[in-house]
Amino acid sequence: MSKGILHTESLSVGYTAKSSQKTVLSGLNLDLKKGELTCLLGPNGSGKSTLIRSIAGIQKPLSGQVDLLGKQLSEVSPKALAKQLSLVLTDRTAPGNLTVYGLVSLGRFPYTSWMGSLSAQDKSIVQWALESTGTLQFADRHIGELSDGERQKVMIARALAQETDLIILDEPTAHLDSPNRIEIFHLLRELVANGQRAILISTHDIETALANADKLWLVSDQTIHQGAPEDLVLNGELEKAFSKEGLSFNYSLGRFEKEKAREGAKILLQGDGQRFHWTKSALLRAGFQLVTTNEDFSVAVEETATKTPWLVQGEFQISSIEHLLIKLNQLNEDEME
Ligand SMILES: Nc1ncnc2c1ncn2[C@@H]1O[C@H](COP(=O)(O)OP(=O)(O)OP(=O)(O)O)[C@@H](O)[C@H]1O
Repeated sequence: MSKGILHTESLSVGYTAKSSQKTVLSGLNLDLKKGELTCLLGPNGSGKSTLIRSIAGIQKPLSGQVDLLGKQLSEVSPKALAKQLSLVLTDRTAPGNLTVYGLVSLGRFPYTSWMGSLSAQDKSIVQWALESTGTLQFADRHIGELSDGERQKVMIARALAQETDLIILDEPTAHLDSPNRIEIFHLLRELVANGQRAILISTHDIETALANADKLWLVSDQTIHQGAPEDLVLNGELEKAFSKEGLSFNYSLGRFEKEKAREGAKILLQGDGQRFHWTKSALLRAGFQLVTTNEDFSVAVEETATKTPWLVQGEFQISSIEHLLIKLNQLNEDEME
């Protein structure tokens, strides 16, 4: 069986006012597959929320088509749609006096009778959704009493209880600190791992997306480039998408950096391992250039040594990165005098 869940064909999304039309994104031929976590990345205002609303059936596309499980989205009934697609939005509109259990139970709405009473099967699915997201321990608490990270996990549990083939999340990590962001991404990875669903998540967190996504949907030039994160790094599309003035992508460290106004001294850095990686990061931040021949200064990094792991110019033994930077700046100043 094909693992494709969602496909768009020549899709254009945007807004129509009385006399004008505003196209936000166009030429979109996109796919989501079961077992894959796809991250939608793009600068502020580039159209991520507009696209999410359009493929979730909340906003009418300007033109083109969205197919969900082989059927045109516009022809899927709201009830059938609720069994195929669940949406997690960032807004904090969940009523604070509802318990976690109560909110996650709402995910069962496409399956329950009009009175909303839960069958034994519904209850076991709610239990499973709470367990899978690590939220069972606070199932009796009120939503209003949760931290941002806890609430976000509960919103994911609600989407999970809806038992859909596709879960779409619009910036679920926006208000979270780094450990919570990483935890949410790990949870999402676990939820796609069994191949039973596809997840699309929009985020501003480029580094976590690069580390966790199976595919990226990258907004650039009013369209979307789709591919494995590493391919989009290597073909330059990622840098292009975020190429604001003075911002460049550091390909060896995998992060964006402000371009240095002037290039610093040229350093031949030798070694490997973790200490080498963090030394490289510090030297680049401080504005030094890393080169492959000994032009200005050499730094050798010893991964295993404890007291003085850095050796500058083959003679100065250094005990920390802070002192390494001081030493290199001193040598550089001496050289320039
Ligand atoms: N209701 C609307 N009517 C007209 N234009 C809109 C409307 N909502 C958003 N836009 C415009 O559409 C463009 C895309 O906005 P959208 O919110 O989709 O971007 P985004 O990538 O989600 O942004 P952010 O990262 O800041 O959340 C922006 O230029 C925005 O001003």
